[in-house]
Amino acid sequence: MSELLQGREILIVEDEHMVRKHLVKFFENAGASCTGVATFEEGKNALANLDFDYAWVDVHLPDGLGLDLLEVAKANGDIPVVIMTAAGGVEMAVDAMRLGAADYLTKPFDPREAPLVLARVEAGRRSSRLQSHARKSNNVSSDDAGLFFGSALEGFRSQLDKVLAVEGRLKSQLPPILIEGETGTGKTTVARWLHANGARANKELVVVNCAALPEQLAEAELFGHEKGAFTDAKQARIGLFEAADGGTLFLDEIASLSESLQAKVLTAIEESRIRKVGSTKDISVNVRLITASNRPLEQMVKEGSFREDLYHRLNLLKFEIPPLRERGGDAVRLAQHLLAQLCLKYRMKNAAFSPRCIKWIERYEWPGNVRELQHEIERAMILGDAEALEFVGIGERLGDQPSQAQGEGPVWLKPGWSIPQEGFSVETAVIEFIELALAQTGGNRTQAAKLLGVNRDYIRYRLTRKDKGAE
Ligand SMILES: Nc1ncnc2c1ncn2[C@@H]1O[C@H](COP(=O)(O)OP(=O)(O)OP(=O)(O)O)[C@@H](O)[C@H]1O
Repeated sequence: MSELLQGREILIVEDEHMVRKHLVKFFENAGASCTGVATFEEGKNALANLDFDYAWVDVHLPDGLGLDLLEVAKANGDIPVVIMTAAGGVEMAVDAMRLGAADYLTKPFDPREAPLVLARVEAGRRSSRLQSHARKSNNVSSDDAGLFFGSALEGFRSQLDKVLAVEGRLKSQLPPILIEGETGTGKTTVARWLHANGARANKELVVVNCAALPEQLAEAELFGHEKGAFTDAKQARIGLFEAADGGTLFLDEIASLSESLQAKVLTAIEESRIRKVGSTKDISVNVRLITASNRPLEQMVKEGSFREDLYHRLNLLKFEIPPLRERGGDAVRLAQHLLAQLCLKYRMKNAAFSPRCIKWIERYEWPGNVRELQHEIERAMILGDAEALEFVGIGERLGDQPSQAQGEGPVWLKPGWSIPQEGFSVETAVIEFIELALAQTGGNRTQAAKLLGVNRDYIRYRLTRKDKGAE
């Protein structure tokens, strides 16, 4: 807890001499630097001209209301303010929180309560930072119970189990983990699984796609910044390392970070310390780091595009997820697993792959790996015939396209066609119409029926008659 106070700059605005003195002494003994002032004006000047991590402000000051300093603190780097109210001043405390105070304490209080209050303030700041990160990156949390290992990932699973067993004993300062694999092989899913099954499961997991961080803002996003550190830094902000303190930080596409940021990440791993942009102080953080790359980092080190020292640090616990095309029969089993999950999502009961679709799953190379497979299933479930799911596009790529998707429509639809002398079967035309509509709707019978102005049962009936050779 005292780590929270170590090296922090704290302003105390309190007119009662003894209270101020006690607080200053307590904070300084805990390693913080304190500025104690007695009036509203002094408090206002200090907030406007000096940098503080926190301010402790008494409500009633001889020359003004301490609550009015909340606005000043907000305008000068959004410094968290803890309001000190007199006994019974609950209404005042409620007002203070409404006006943006980070927390409050009722006097008299034991200064040993102060670190607890600061821990609450920090937790609040972290959680609002995480909320804004999640909003910005549109983080969708995946179902951790949904990870399918299968026989191809059996060895991988037992390695992960060993890591988790060691973690259980270590508790803090967990070694970083590197996960490599082509895009869509499940690196993020594995990172989530590791977090959910590890010692920090009840703490935050912060997922960051480094490739999506704008280069000029990446450092501030990861490590935070002080007020005025750059043109748009109107307020100080904590970074994602700090937001993940006590929990897990997953840096996806780590190779997208610039060399200087790679160096900063290395320092964060080795020394468990970070420094905000524009700050002169280090902050200690305790983060379980998981990194991922879809290009082999060893290769990138050889090419000179990834720092060797960071690679060696990450290489200690490296896991490689094989592409889907190398997982043999697991591709079909994984497809069944994903289908079962999607059925729950879409509340569907009888969805199943058609026999030839199963063959396509086995034959296709899946360059987009599990993500591509998942998308194909989802698309077929929404657009196709759920009871006989088919991946129309993939079938075409494999040269095994459904007959109705091949042609450009029945011959009698071509310009210049006229009814031949030997006659023309309306029954055949109906079937060809149905096939055309099915081709247009990717095999979706409901949509095809809508296009043709008939009901789904009519289509089913006609196709069954055709299969029985009735036409
Ligand atoms: N083994 C698996 N079991 C169940 N679902 C999986 C598995 N692997 C991947 N998925 C699913 O596939 C999709 C892609 O996985 P994920 O995002 O983890 O891949 P990634 O390797 O991190 O991709 P990228 O390199 O693009 O970041 C996710 O929706 C995930 O739920």
